[in-house]
Amino acid sequence: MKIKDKNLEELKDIAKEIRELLIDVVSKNGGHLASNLGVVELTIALHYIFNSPEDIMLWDVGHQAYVHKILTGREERFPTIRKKGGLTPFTNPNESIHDGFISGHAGNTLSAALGIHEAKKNNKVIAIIGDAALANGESLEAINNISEKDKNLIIVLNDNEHSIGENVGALSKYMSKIMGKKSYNDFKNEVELLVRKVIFGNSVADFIKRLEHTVKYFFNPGNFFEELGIHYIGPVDGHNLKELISTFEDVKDMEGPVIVHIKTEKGKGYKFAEQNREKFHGISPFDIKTGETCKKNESYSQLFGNKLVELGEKNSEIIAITAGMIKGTGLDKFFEKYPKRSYDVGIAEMHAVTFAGGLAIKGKKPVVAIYSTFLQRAYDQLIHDIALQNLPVLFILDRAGIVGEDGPTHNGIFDIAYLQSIPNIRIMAPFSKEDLEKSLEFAVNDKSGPIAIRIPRDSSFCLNVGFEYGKWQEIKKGNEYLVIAVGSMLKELLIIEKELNKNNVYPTIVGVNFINPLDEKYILENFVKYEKIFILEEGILHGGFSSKILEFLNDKNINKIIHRIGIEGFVEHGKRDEILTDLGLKGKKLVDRLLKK
Ligand SMILES: Cc1ncc(C[n+]2csc(CCOP(=O)(O)OP(=O)(O)O)c2C)c(N)n1
Ligand SMILES: CC(=O)[C@@H](O)[C@H](O)COP(=O)(O)O
Ligand SMILES: [Mg+2]
Repeated sequence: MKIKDKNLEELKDIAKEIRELLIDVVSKNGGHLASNLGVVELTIALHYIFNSPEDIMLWDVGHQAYVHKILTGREERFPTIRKKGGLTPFTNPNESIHDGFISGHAGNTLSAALGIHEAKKNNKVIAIIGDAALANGESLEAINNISEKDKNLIIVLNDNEHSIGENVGALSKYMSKIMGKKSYNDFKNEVELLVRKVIFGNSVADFIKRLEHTVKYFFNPGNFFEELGIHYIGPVDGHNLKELISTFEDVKDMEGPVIVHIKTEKGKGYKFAEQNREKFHGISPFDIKTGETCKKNESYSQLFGNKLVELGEKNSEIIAITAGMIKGTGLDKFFEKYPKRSYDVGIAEMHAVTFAGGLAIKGKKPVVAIYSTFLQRAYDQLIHDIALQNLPVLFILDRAGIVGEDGPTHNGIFDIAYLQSIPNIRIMAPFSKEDLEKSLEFAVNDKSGPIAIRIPRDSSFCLNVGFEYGKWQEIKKGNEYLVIAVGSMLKELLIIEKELNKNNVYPTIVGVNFINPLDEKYILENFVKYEKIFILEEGILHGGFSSKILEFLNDKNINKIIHRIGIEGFVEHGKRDEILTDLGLKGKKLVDRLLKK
């Protein structure tokens, strides 16, 4: 879509058209709707004033960059967004020269913007960041650095007073306070009026006095940033194209780092998204007329949340912690029922982990529910603050494995590899609804050290077999083949079992919940009996579960070939089932892999 030669009325029409396109495509593909509806005018104004790609734009998280994609030559492909082989869900320089940097995880943009600016001093760098992502630790580290230098960097703060749900924290409260103050454009108008009065006869002294007062009032709102050496401009109405354009026109040639505070409404222009911003932050396909999505079976996240509510009743030491993902992790019911034992720390995974350490060292039982991919942010805290002191914190690693449409930034495929090398952390991967419930019962009452429980982005499946600490479960006794399935992979294996039988293969099937500690007894007693051994895991193979078994066999001098089926390299976006199938972890491809060897 071309916008440079348009007048204001035409730009307003384009905004309307883009909103319709966003609603239409997201209703079919699912995606991040509310944030995008909120930045339609903002993105148009940015592209109207600045010249991408010479002026380099970076979008924090990138979930709100759909409009940017539409305005930078990707309009035709926009209906493919989040689909396998289609446009990616966030920004990616491999997709377009208009995407300044990879995004997906909150808080990397300001650091990347500063780096890009240092490398390309003649280009303008514009970093667009949300109010919740601004409070992320990495963002604040970057601000600290940016403000020290005289950088010609433009930070656009898109303040909709929401994270996925309500925003939390002191910075958010501060921003809300200044948002109520007189707007940047009111200030401009006031100055204009004063100048006119001087011209038409008021005394210069009076003019200067009043100007000083106005300027003070104007700068006060953003005092925090001003004190840090970053010019503050705002607040600006993020849905008023005229105001936005005139503001960016002013900002374009300003010297030094500047933060432009834009006030937007998440979900703007679609009734259901305005009424329920959280639901429409990231939504599965929905009916445009009613705003309803189709009902799905209970997810593992919901199951975890429900079980924790029950366990919280019996054990008052349980404390729930999330880093900005109350609903996604299934903790909403616990938060509702036990508000005093619930903490949403914002997008602050590092803090969440060490905060839990503090609680645990004084006898509480913190349950920290974070998506597997986001826990990567807190690796040092896991080692230094938790494992080294062997603190009994329970980590719920949600979205462990393939997440689907959110793609490579969000797949939780590294956790087994990154956790199992850390001493003291036990890792579990429940394989069914019942197994997850029993795992939680065990883990919340365990006081001996940290435990991480992996749960997949999937609806739960029922299988009630035994549960014993450290023990793998033999689900079926067969002959010749031994197939060991970790967590989520057991369901996939049981689904295709009949196909194997049709080919005269009757494997012994083992469900692995306990990744660490290994069930050494089972390995030592059984591996030698089988001609073929397969291990299935929904995680990276290098350094993963099967690697650990190979090390164990090596150390015990057992010479066995193990066929390892898992993930290699980064995995692109698409439906979870499609991706698992492509990877040979599901369906016919899995059958083929098990029969081929
Ligand atoms: C490190 C990290 N933690 C959590 C998330 C999940 N997440 C994605 S968007 C979001 C809220 C972002 O809010 P804000 O920055 O204000 O942008 P808005 O959606 O309101 O435009 C969260 C918590 C993430 N992407 N990265
Ligand atoms: C952009 C982001 O990081 C989140 O909005 C994420 O997409 C949520 O994923 P789920 O939809 O799996 O909760
Ligand atoms: Mg926000």
